[in-house]
Amino acid sequence: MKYILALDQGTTSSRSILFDKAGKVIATAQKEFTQHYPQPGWVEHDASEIWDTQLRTIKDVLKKAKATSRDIAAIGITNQRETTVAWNKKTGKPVGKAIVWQDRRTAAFCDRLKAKGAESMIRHKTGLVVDAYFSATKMNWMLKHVPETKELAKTGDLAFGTVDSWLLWNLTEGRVHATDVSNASRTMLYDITKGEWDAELMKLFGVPASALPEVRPSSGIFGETLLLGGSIPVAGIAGDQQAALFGQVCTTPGMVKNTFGTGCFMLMHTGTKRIASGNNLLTTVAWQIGDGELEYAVEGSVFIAGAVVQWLRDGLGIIKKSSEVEALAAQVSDTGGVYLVPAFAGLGAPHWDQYARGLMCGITRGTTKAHIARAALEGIAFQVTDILHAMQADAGVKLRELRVDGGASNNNLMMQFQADLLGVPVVRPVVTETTALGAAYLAGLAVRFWKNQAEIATQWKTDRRFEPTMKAAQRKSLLSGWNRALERTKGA
Ligand SMILES: Nc1ncnc2c1ncn2[C@@H]1O[C@H](COP(=O)(O)OP(=O)(O)O)[C@@H](O)[C@H]1O
Ligand SMILES: O=P(O)(O)OC[C@H](O)CO
Repeated sequence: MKYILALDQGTTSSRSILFDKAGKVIATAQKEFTQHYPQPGWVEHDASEIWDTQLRTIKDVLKKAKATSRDIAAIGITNQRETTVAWNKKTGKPVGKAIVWQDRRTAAFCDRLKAKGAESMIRHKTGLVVDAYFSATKMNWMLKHVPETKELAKTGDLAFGTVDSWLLWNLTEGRVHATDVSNASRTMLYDITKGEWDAELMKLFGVPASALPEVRPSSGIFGETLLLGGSIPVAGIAGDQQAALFGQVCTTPGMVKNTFGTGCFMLMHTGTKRIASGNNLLTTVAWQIGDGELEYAVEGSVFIAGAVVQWLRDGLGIIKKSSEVEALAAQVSDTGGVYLVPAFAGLGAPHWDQYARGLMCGITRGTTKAHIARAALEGIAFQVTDILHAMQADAGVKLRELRVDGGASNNNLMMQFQADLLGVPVVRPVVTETTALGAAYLAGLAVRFWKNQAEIATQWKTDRRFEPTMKAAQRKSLLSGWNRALERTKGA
């Protein structure tokens, strides 16, 4: 068998990618799907559309590569995390819309939980901060506001799941309701030390045990699909940021990757040791390989990164394509004192301000769209720097290098500025499809397509390394300007 098929179900599109034994991309297929914004701060997906687009990309990618089920050794799934789907176990049909990770409708409920003093218990068990980002408050909202969920829960016919388990359910035609440890760790219902759903949390959020998927290792056989002509095992599942960590081969403690996509997600692998962040980062499960121990990561999540470039394109209309932002920003050597804080959906780590809003400041009569473009790119890099500082403080060591990936990591100007601001080299690999690659590796290891992790590690190759060149005084002055701007966005 020649290939592993990776399904990468993201926030804005479903993708399927075929990898060969050398970890090379053989073919890809992608389909965007509809974003629903029924009220300010709400973001929903239609779970049926998620499955339809995913299945279409699977068929397209096989066609492009002229491959059949006989060429596929296994399927790996990786997915937008936290987004919550409810469905009817008897009919297999979704109940209501999926509530997306970016959705803020449960912010007030989170405030009440904090006021009740539940925060430290939640943080201790789950490694998460109390925020509308995670699945549990979304499930609680569905049980309160979508009558069918409540009725199905009574008869044990309600299924809840993150997107991985929804795809798995459909691939196996309703035979398997399971998820992996990395996705479970994003629900706020999973005790990441004991490695099990937690009864106290289920009671707090009113979620019945019968609705939750079985939790399994990230690399191992979940079931088989018969939808593609022959039987293919589904042998790996991980949330997209944990999968990217694995695809970047950050598999020894202290190694860090940052994905520059719609948002930015920086993860540091901490091995089998769970580190409690003293700096407002999350502790999360990285993965579990077969019957090995749980492995952990510390994570900093930034909600708006590449999305600010989309805003320059769609909101301001100052570029036509995202990739044009680099040439526009390069027309000026600095922002002329302009700062852009893209707190469009509140601020994530390490600030966790659900009510912050975006801000642009330092504008003069001489400010041009080039300055604004540059300030937007720098705003992404400043947010990543804040996270890295928190991570270094948690780890008690200075980072040796930062591995990067994601669509916006192709921006050389931004990557150089990022290295300058961090004072740490930024390294971009040849394969920037690390999310899908990580899912492929997890699945491939389970079916012995790859022998072991050492074999995989030899496949990681540098495309480009950005060395820091900025003087310390300039870095300090830029960061103090950023901090002043940041303060002004909070709680607005
Ligand atoms: N050259 C570029 N410079 C800066 N941002 C970019 C560039 N190319 C793409 N982007 C941004 O990167 C994001 C797409 O990256 P991707 O990794 O595909 O994201 P996701 O998986 O979150 O959908 C978009 O928000 C886009 O605006
Ligand atoms: O779909 P992405 O790549 O924007 O990733 C979303 C994250 O998993 C949210 O936690």
